[in-house]
Amino acid sequence: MAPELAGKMAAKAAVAAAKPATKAYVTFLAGAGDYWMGVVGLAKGLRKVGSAYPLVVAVLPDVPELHRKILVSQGCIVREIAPVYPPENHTQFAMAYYVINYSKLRIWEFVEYERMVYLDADIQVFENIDELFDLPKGHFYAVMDCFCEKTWSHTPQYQIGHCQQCPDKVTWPAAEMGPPPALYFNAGMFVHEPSMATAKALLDTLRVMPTTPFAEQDFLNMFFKEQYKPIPLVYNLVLAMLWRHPENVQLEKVKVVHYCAAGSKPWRFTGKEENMDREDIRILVRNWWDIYNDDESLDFKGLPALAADADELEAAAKKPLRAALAEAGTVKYVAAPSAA
Ligand SMILES: O=c1ccn([C@@H]2O[C@H](COP(=O)(O)OP(=O)(O)O[C@H]3O[C@H](CO)[C@H](O)[C@H](O)[C@H]3O)[C@@H](O)[C@H]2O)c(=O)[nH]1
Ligand SMILES: O[C@H]1[C@H](O)[C@@H](O)[C@H](O)[C@@H](O)[C@H]1O
Ligand SMILES: [Mn+2]
Repeated sequence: MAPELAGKMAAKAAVAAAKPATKAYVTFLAGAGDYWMGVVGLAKGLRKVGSAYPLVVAVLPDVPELHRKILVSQGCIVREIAPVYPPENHTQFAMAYYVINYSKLRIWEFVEYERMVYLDADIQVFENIDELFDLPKGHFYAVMDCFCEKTWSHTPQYQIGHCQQCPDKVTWPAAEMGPPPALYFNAGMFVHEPSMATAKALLDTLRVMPTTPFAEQDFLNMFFKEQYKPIPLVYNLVLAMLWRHPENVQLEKVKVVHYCAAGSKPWRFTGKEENMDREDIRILVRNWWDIYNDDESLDFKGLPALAADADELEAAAKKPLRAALAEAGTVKYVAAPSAA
């Protein structure tokens, strides 16, 4: 090859390599509570499975500076978002804190990414799922939820014992209740395409919609009803599936675990709550901790060049996180959660 051409090609490759990733994982963090531990666990989990894409953390203004620094020291891209407030009405949310989850809608504004995979902070990734970024565009991908836990007691599905995970067990009584409800996804994990037009449509629609018990999860289900395509439950194992629909679960194939059942958050796990005294749950919680504690191989090595205080960051990255926080004196370690 002529040296001139080779030079040009090398220059082109360098430009391509310098281009920021257009795909990324994204999670959401609110408050000064303990969910940052979930984000650290998730960042380490994604790194352990060799994910090719970064983890963006959409943080609300109330996330303390120290927590943000810890996330940066773990290789996360921290992006502050403005809170989204739902219109006021008198809905009882299934969990009072679900109201903050409307702010998750801001991740449609991250338009420098053409494709994102959203993961709740109480999710862990045990196998590489980068293939999700290659799904055909134009759809909204997520895993179907289960209606069998008490959090669903306000719904007709729960009341008659109908669940989309086993629709033939108690069939939907269409004669009395009309057409069956549309397929419904759990919004702890989904694949979306950021777009300012969609972000605006989401916020405009939210303004005229009444709030409902599962907050933004209900809202997203309504908004993306036509585009929704279910993906296999290995991409978001809602823990209740283990005792509600064991026949649908092949645990050894599961890639993503969602510690959403009451009492299952690994960083607060006591094993005392209902359904938590199970061997499979104990193993999954231990597996989460193994990743979280694997400081040697998993802590992010390269500190960002833009770090405001490199010494502090380096110390936070090296020290066991609890010790770093306790020393900083800004966070009190109490079991009492900000939520859930
Ligand atoms: O104090 C908090 C509470 C929540 N979160 C963030 O909000 C997410 C959602 O909260 P949970 O994971 O506790 O909620 P669940 O998984 O039980 O709830 C489910 O229903 C919710 C309805 O609002 C959301 O759709 C959520 O993604 C879905 O998995 C967390 O993972 C975390 O990313 C925080 O950062 N701080
Ligand atoms: O998002 C909720 C939440 O995670 C609950 O724990 C579970 O009962 C639901 O099925 C789910 O929709
Ligand atoms: Mn969750």
